[in-house]
Amino acid sequence: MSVINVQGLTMIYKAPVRKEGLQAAFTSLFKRSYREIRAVQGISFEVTAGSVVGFIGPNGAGKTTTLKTLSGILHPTEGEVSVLGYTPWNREPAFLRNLALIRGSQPIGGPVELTVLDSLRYQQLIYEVPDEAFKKNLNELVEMLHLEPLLTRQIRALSLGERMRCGLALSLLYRPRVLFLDEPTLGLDVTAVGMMRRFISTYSHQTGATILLTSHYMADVEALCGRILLIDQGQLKYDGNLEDLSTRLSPYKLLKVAVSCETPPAWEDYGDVLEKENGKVSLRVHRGQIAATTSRLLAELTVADLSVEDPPLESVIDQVYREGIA
Ligand SMILES: Nc1ncnc2c1ncn2[C@@H]1O[C@H](COP(=O)(O)OP(=O)(O)OP(=O)(O)O)[C@@H](O)[C@H]1O
Repeated sequence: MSVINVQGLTMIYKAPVRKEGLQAAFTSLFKRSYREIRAVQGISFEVTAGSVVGFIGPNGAGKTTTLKTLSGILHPTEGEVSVLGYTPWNREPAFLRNLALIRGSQPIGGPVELTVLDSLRYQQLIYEVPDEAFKKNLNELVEMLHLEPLLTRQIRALSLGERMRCGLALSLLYRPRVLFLDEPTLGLDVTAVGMMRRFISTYSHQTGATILLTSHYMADVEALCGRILLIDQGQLKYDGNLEDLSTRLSPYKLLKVAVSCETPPAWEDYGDVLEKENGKVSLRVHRGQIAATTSRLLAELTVADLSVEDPPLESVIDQVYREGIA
């Protein structure tokens, strides 16, 4: 069953423009000119209940605009959107109670003077979470996000990583069924990134929430998302899994071999040599030739070590962002 249904979504911003200088500033008070920015151009997709989908694309591609529209913050120029059966920009209470948009760049809104626990209690009131559910959800979130030492701290005194953990707890306290995560690991250190990934994965398994996630870190997407939507210049360029995209764009694999023979073999006979050092070599071999090349290497040389690797995902995605998808 699809929980998110987007058909022909288009968002055109009107941004004011003016020439430089004082006179232009004065004139613009009376007569403004605008320029259109086509942030999202007729995209369509569906997301089924319980799935974790990566929404990726280069800077300015239209990801945040789409997430804001799906959350009901923006009213689109054109298109139909249904999330949990609701039209987001009508902002019905039953819809808002089942949805959370969490942005890594701004994980917590609201008063920063409150302590974390007071903010959570405030959230309980706003979202009308019954006492029993509040206690249960709070205990789970405190444990999963290691919040115990932070509960009595003021929001304003938290570090970025701590804010992100508390922002998640605030948004998940009311158990939303749909989560939009916009760069959830932005600016976090390696340990915090690992914890965040584990948390998102556990949360989606435990609650069956539907998650749409943007991230510039391919490791996030690779670890969490079975499917990706790739958007570029406001248009949907790919909908499928990362592995297929990688196979389609990079028909080669890396064969890393170490040998223990005296005379160096003619590596060029086995594949394109990318690196060669102390009897170890990296060969670029067409995917279709991997099995045959591996058999030949093992039969003809004294192989000490051998591994087959996919090209790094970052380089595949970088290629898509620079050259597009044919
Ligand atoms: N409020 C706004 N007014 C005018 N233009 C905007 C506004 N918000 C975004 N844009 C423009 O719309 C386009 C898409 O922006 P958006 O923030 O959706 O991209 P993004 O994919 O989230 O980028 P990033 O990865 O850099 O966060 C960009 O060209 C941006 O400059």
